Amino acid sequence: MSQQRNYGSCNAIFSTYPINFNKENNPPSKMLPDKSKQDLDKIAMDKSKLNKKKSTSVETVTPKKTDLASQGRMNSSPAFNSTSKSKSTTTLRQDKLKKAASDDKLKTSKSRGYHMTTEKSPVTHFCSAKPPRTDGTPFRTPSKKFFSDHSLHQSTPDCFGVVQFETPRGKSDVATDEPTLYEGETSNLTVGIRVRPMNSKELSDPKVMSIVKVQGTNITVDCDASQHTFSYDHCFVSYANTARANHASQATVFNSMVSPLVQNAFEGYNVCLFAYGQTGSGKSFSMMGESTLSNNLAPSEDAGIIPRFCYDLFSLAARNSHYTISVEISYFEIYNEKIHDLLANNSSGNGSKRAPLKVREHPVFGPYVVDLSQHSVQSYEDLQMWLKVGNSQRATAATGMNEKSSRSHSIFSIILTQGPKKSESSNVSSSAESSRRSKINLVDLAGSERLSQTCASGDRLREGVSINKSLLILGKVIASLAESTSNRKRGFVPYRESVLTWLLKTVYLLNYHPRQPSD
Ligand SMILES: Nc1ncnc2c1ncn2[C@@H]1O[C@H](COP(=O)(O)OP(=O)(O)OP(=O)(O)O)[C@@H](O)[C@H]1O
Repeated sequence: MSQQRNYGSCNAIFSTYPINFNKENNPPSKMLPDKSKQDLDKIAMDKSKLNKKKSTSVETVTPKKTDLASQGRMNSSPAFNSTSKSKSTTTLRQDKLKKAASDDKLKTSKSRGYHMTTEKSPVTHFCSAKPPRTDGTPFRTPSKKFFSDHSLHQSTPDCFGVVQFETPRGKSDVATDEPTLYEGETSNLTVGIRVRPMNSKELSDPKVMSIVKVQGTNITVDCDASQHTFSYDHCFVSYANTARANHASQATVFNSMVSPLVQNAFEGYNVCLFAYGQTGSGKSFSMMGESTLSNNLAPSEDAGIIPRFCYDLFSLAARNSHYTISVEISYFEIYNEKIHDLLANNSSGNGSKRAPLKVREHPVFGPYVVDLSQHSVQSYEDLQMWLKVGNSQRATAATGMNEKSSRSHSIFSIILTQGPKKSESSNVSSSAESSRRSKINLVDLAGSERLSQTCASGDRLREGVSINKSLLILGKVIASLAESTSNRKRGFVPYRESVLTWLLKTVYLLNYHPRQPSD
């Protein structure tokens, strides 16, 4: 019997901007208007067009040498901190693997592999299942770096210190002599930071100065008397002058950091990528981009990670002649701890807003959103229309820090299912009667806010408090996981304290392994 594995990989993009954050920003001159009836009519038209097409309707640090990227208004280059970071490369030992597998609490139980068998349908392995290699080479995870105690760097943010992400594995994974990680690679968590250019308002304010310098994969924040250096897997700097050397375009970010995840998804791995950063730092720009709403056959230059990811999915699918591929999407936001489906009609018949969706926890598959709509997407063109619908329904508002600030966390999910092609003559599945399902979560978190700078009051204030609270809990959850890792004990992890962490538990945080991978 072929071995089945459950793997996942996760990327995080941290967005930032290169200025001193303590300077007060003036509130914007005008507030964004509420959604106009005209917009809603347009959305309704788009949706009815989509509904005709759909077939089912049911869910941001060891330096590399690159030039010092100096910003337009950047301070003269300060000396870098003498602190250095070394990352140890660790390979899991076989006995550890066996131990991990024998630990019932940590491993993926057999039933976590989502086996859906009906008389007619083939077996479906949820979020896992790699087919056996024909050339005899061992399986390797798509891991990038594996954090260990030795990888701790004084200036690395606490939350990404010692968290180890390992893939939950099923019983059938145990008896293998192969290493779990790519040689030389140490983790399946990759962290990148992107610095956006200063906007015209910042450039025109003499009090605003650039305080961020990037060198290779190190970033130095020079504030007042102190200087802090952080190291990441990737550091990107975008300039207003896109022709400038080392400018990180949307394509650069996607190609260096995200593109490998598309391949991983096709190999049956679960993928989660989220953008975290202060409000107005460019998370939505990185995730969605600016001209997603035009009907292009291919992503425009400004298209962000989500449309590019989907485009690559469809491109790879088109080249695949061995499997039938289905792509289903869902898109929802967590606004003030309430879940709203961004691809459903959120107003009920009588004109009032639909009740928010509930989260329930399945004993085997974990937390899920009840009644979340899922849409089958056939092409990149279809996808653009759904993105248009979803983005238009997302809660945004003007704040003192961002003219169009996301007031919610958004989660764009893709279920990629690859099934065997039916034999033309017999109408029976050609090879193994199994299909692979990978779940891809692309998360655009709402920005953390300093309420004094956002000049928030009323609804904006309530939203800001809710956003900060859920981000705080996300930090707490990651810190708990990190602590459990260092203590080599499973401690209490407050997943349920926020809807965001509860929902991400299965797709991202469950990949955590609280023990050292090797001594
Ligand atoms: N890399 C970039 N290049 C050029 N402009 C950018 C870049 N990143 C962000 N911007 C611009 O900065 C502004 C704020 O970006 P964005 O709305 O994406 O921030 P955000 O982090 O999502 O904010 P919030 O958390 O409040 O939603 C936008 O006008 C956007 O066009």
